[in-house]
Amino acid sequence: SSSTFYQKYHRLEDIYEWINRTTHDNPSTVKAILIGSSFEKQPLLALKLSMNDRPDKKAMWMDCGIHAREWISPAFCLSFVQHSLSFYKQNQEITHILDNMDIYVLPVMNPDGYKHTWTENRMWRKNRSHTKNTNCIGVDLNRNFDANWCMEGASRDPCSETYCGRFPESEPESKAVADFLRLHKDSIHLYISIHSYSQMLLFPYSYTLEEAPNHSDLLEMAKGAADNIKRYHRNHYVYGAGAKTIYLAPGGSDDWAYNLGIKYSFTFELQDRGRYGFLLPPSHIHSACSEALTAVKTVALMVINKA
Ligand SMILES: NCCCCC[C@@H](C[SeH])C(=O)O
Ligand SMILES: [Zn+2]
Ligand SMILES: [Zn+2]
Repeated sequence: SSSTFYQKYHRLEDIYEWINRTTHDNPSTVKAILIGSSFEKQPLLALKLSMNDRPDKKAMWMDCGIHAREWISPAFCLSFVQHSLSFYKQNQEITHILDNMDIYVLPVMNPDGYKHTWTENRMWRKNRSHTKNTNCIGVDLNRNFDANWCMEGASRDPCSETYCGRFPESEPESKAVADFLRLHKDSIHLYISIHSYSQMLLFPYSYTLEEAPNHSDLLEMAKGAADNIKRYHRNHYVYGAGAKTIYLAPGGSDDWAYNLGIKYSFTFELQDRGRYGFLLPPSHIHSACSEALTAVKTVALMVINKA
């Protein structure tokens, strides 16, 4: 849209206002779904984009803001929704995707942590839950899913940035997402989790160096996305299975979604490669979101053509 709204980062209240405005302005195509609430009782609101009521349509899920300090992630979810709504029937690829797939977008999966980065600590990563008999706060939601939970690459120390929690899905935020994906696992064929930074397109597994059964499919899709980012944006994204490409990371949402049966599952690490890191300036939002959009469209089109 012409407004500068999508070239800025927004505080939590403004994102909730945007969710209300977007659903209100698009009553027949956008629905807000309350999938749960955070530790501090903030609503976990996912948007459902559905352009037609074609029966047995596939769906994709995209979550942003699982890690609080990765501000470019929620910024991308907002710009992705805006772009999809305004280019439906204008852009052939967006139209093809939305004609064939419903899209669930969770703009801020960790609202308590996101709010904390605006008010107290810009570099906060985890959620804000309290663990008894420790004064350290927060669980790494991307180590809290039931996928090789709390093995190598996570920590049982509540003060660690990769604290796995007391048990799998101990956190209301990861439980809410897992419940929703379990409920819709037969229709959701593509899972994407948006993070920053390091410009990587990652896929299962991250909890083991073993190759996923459809590794060649996932590699082809990630390569296609990285090639398109290079071709259209002249920027370089690394791609590959998580464990080998970034680090061992158990309890991740993408690995869990994959094992649930969502065979096309990705984690995208957006800009940059470390110059600004989590503090990516607002002037970089447009290019970071354009590159991420290219990657999402590439893999979504491939899923539609495969199944
Ligand atoms: N599911 C693990 C995917 C690879 C690691 C992703 C990064 C994003 Se900040 C992490 O959770 O440490
Ligand atoms: Zn992250
Ligand atoms: Zn990251």
